[in-house]
Amino acid sequence: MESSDIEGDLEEILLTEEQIRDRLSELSRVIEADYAGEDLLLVGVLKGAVMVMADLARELRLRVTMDWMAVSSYGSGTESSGVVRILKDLDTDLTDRKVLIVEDIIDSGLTLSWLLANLNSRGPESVEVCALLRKPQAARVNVDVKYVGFDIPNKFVVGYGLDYAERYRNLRSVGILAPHVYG
Ligand SMILES: O=P(O)(O)OC[C@H]1O[C@H](OP(=O)(O)OP(=O)(O)O)[C@H](O)[C@@H]1O
Ligand code: HPA
Ligand SMILES: [Mg+2]
Repeated sequence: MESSDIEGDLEEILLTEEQIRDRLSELSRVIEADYAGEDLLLVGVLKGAVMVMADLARELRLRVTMDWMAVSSYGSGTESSGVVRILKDLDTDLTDRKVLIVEDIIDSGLTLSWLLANLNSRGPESVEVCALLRKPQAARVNVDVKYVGFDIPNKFVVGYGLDYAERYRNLRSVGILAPHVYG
């Protein structure tokens, strides 16, 4: 296997670079309308949301600030442990702030439901969520997500920030890993 041919490790490409870009552009227009004239704080959830955050933030014609949190519930596996740990907290005081959490994926929903409770306890004016991907069939808790890019099947996906054992985050598309990669 050529180490540069990471797309060759995919069984199927679910979303191309263009589809992702077009959808983020559509979502940005809605977010701009909803936050017109407001000072919005984007909270990116490391590491998976790095690509969504970078592209969404540049697409938004709004005055935004950006901060990051790192939480982890997956480790190196493909199933959520359900236990969320803060690896890096925000530098920003959320009091009276309008906050938009930026996520790559909502899978079981456990990470996000924990994050929403955590950030809402810090006195913000509002906390909403923008997630590129959501797996409706994998939901273990219901979370209210205002901006969703795509609903996808209940399969483990990689690319555009999403990893398998820390790899594939730099793929430009989102795809399903081929079985031989797991073996
Ligand atoms: O809805 P859930 O089942 O909770 O899964 C979603 C979360 O899992 C992934 O993060 P992960 O813990 O793998 O960290 P990473 O972003 O550094 O890969 C992903 O980026 C979401 O934050
Ligand atoms: O399908 C996924 N792929 C990669 N990371 C993830 N974290 C939650 N779900 C996923
Ligand atoms: Mg991960």
